[in-house]
Amino acid sequence: MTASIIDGRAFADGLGRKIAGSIPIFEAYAGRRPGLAVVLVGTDPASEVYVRSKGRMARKLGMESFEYVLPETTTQDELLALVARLNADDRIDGILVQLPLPKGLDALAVVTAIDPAKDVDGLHPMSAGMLASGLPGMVSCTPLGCIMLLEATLGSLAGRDAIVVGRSILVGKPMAQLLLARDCTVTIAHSRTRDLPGKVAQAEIVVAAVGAAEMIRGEWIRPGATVIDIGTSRIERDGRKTLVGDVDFAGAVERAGAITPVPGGVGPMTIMTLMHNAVIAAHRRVGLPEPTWR
Ligand SMILES: Nc1nc2c(c(=O)[nH]1)N[C@@H](CN(C=O)c1ccc(C(=O)N[C@@H](CCC(=O)O)C(=O)O)cc1)CN2
Repeated sequence: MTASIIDGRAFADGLGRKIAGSIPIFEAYAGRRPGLAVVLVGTDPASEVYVRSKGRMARKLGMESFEYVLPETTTQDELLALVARLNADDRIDGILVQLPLPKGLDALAVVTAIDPAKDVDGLHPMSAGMLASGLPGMVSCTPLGCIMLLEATLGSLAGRDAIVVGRSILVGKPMAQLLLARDCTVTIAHSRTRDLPGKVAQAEIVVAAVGAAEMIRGEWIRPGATVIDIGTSRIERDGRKTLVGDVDFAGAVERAGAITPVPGGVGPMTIMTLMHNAVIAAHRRVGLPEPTWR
């Protein structure tokens, strides 16, 4: 079997067009455009690229983008003071602090300082609690994008056996909650899991979020399974730098029913679901009914 390729870029483009179409309606009602603030601390090259892409995409869709680039030497108090200012700024509907933060800064304390109504990254403990309670809060961007791709590929997810490999608050935990909310039977695997190959082999849905290049081997994949690869690692292959995921794509594509590529799978959805969340947050803040774009 050769898997069909889940085209995250095309899906994200389609979602972007729908989001852009909703902005004039918001503007006519609120007298302003939805505002997204993105904060970068330090000079991590990948983070710089992601933050630039977020600002560019927000502007392209017709939103107002507020970008803050702070030096590596920024203190916790300075960062918290900026978050407090953004919380109080009425033009700003969503706040995202790019992760990872430089050493010495406490990311959990920073995301907890964000007004939950503006938590477009879904990382505030209140957002996580609402997701776990089945309440309509903000959902972390990457897991939300994965769920959209899974539902577009499989339709209903109810009753399916799923494994999430990874338990971070950014991806693994919210991903497992989203699958559970759709009546999947969910296994969460992590670095201490015994017999990972055997557990992956039982799953109809595999979500790989471990951050280790090609760790999930193709021969582990159950024939016909749907594989969602969240990893992005730069490795050297045949003397060239290559971007790969957490899944051994060449092996998995021969067994899976459908699979996301890296690049071009989950990554573009992470940016677009941020736009989605920012516009949803804007609607909630001004009391306008939320659009549904799926
Ligand atoms: N506060 C947050 N920090 C981070 C998040 C997040 O959701 N919130 N996610 C990641 C990084 N990230 C967005 O911030 C991100 C990662 C990857 C991509 C992407 O489009 N990847 C491309 C490949 C790009 C390349 O060549 O490097 C792809 O997969 O096609 C977008 C966003 C960590 N931090």
